[in-house]
Amino acid sequence: MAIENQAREDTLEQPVHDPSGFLTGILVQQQQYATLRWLCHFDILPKITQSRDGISYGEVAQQAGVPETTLRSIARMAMTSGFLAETPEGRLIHNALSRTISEDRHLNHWFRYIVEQTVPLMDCLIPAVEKWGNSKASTHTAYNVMRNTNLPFFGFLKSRPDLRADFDLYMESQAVMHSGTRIDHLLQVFDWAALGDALVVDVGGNAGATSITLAKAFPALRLIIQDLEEPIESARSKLSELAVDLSKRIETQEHDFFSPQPVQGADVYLLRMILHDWKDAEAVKILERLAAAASPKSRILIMDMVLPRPGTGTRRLEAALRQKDLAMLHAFNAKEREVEDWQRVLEQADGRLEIKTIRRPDGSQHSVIEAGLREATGTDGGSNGVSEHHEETGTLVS
Ligand SMILES: C[S@@+](CC[C@H](N)C(=O)[O-])C[C@H]1O[C@@H](n2cnc3c(N)ncnc32)[C@H](O)[C@@H]1O
Repeated sequence: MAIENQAREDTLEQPVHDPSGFLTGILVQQQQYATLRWLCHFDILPKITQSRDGISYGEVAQQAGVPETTLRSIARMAMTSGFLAETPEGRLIHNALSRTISEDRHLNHWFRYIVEQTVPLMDCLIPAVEKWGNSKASTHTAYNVMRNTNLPFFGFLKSRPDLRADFDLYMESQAVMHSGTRIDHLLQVFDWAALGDALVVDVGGNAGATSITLAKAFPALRLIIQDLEEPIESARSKLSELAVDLSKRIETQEHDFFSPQPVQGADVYLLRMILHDWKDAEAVKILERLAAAASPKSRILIMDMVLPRPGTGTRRLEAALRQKDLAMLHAFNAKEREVEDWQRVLEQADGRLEIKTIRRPDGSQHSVIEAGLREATGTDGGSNGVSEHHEETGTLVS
């Protein structure tokens, strides 16, 4: 088993150069994905019992109302990707991977979101380009094709509370369970404790997962979660379930980040996974609002991806980041940015804004870009007491 896993690992890391191997590999990946989608659609995973003896294909097929032979072929295909297993007697059983994805609510939601939303969206890029060509409008996207709407992504979610709730749960799953995008990475790369009794504005903070994590880890911090109406309602309901000594340090505020920032001179304005949803002109506007509210002491922390130049990182990381870059294109006509792109949007937002550091914690897909007004660059370089990790501006920590 260990050897098999190693072989799969190698295939991901090393491109196959012979055409037959390459094309077969693509086909196999598609088939593996289609089987996962089928298993999800017919809700097969919860029907596989936890017994060490497994469950017969016939029993599962009957419960799900699907043909037994199809179920067997599908499950055995999924097994080639390391998902599900069979007992020596030929009964269907979970392996550790399929059981975790079936039982963990965050992973299960993420799995469903991929199958029902992210991947179907990929297929809509062709009709979107056929229809709108080079348009960069946020309403000329694959998402507009898929949902048959003229509204932009977040506008459409406002009209569909079911999809809004799905999206918020997806964001929570990314914050809590996705090893590459977990909030914990944010705790490592900035010296929050050194801020002491400080005010952090979590701009576009969704239902508050990040603010709650920060408040738990740093008891002196005060936080304000800002977002649109629906996520702020979810944040309020989440906060109402917390102990008072925690919830009293976290405020909520309905705020559109394209309008003037109401909180002046906060110690930190945090933009976690925000700017990649917006094309440059809009990202500049969001940053302009923050620069106008910032004091020389304020830090603007941008936690987002920094795209590497092709071939400069590991294939696995680059593939994950480029997948996200395309996902931003599909949903928003937006993109992930390279270092120079980040420098440009900050500069355009306010000539005084500069990048102090860019750090990417080990295992994180996100980098944390620490920016501030140029006047703030005092004698210590303005790195907020984390000079041991300080990297030259524009340098990616690997
Ligand atoms: C990709 S999510 C990131 C959420 C959160 N920062 C996190 O790290 O999980 C983007 C967030 O931006 C919010 N948003 C979108 N448009 C907004 C606007 N005009 N003003 C404020 N928030 C907005 C969305 O509601 C959503 O919660």
